[in-house]
Amino acid sequence: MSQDALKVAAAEQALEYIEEGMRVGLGTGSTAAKFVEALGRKVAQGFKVTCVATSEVTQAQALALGIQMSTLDDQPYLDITVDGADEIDGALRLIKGGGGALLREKIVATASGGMIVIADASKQVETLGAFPLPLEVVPFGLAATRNMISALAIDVGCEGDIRMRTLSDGAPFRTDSGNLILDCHFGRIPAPEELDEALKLVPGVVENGLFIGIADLAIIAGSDGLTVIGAEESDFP
Ligand SMILES: O=C[C@H](O)[C@H](O)[C@H](O)COP(=O)(O)O
Repeated sequence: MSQDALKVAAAEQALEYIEEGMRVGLGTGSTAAKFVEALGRKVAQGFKVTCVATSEVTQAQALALGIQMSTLDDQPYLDITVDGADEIDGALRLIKGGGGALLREKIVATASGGMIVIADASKQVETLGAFPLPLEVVPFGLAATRNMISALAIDVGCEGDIRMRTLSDGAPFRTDSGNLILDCHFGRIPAPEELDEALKLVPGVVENGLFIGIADLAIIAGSDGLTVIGAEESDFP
């Protein structure tokens, strides 16, 4: 099975958890896009949900599919969010933000009664950190912010690489909120909770890509089938 087909399989399984009338947070990235596509097909058959997007890209995709969209200002509480991840460990701790949407993703997931993560098996890890941890930082005081990050008392010091829009145009990537992304190559993050707490104390860091205690369920598609980590279907969300 191709990686694309695995993403579709996880996305379609997540659709089973969506009930008519739910308020649904829509994630960002190639896997979340498969879920939005699948939901769009269901909506085209008359299924009714109200959704909130975690990025402008997802908003545009969902609107094009005829999905009814709202905002967290109109719907400050959502029933469920379905999103992808860059890494997932056995305790449902995640690294997210490979597409730069981590801030809105964390706001939307935290405003939801439950979060389902969908991924292909390549995202499953023993220890987080091989994927560089994205941090959303304000442009003001960038050099000072990077100094503070590299001074954090964690095993591997790292000031973070400024994410560029493309490799060639020399312009930094900007998030939907106008901020920058620093990609931090920690290699291994054996104590994600500690790193999360430490990063929260750096004033220029708006948010970091560690999602701890947020995801309730992960649907992981591998060539040998689907694996579900987390709450049982019967008591979720
Ligand atoms: O900012 C982007 C998100 O956190 C994505 O959900 C994450 O990067 C996974 O993306 P993909 O499904 O494309 O691997």
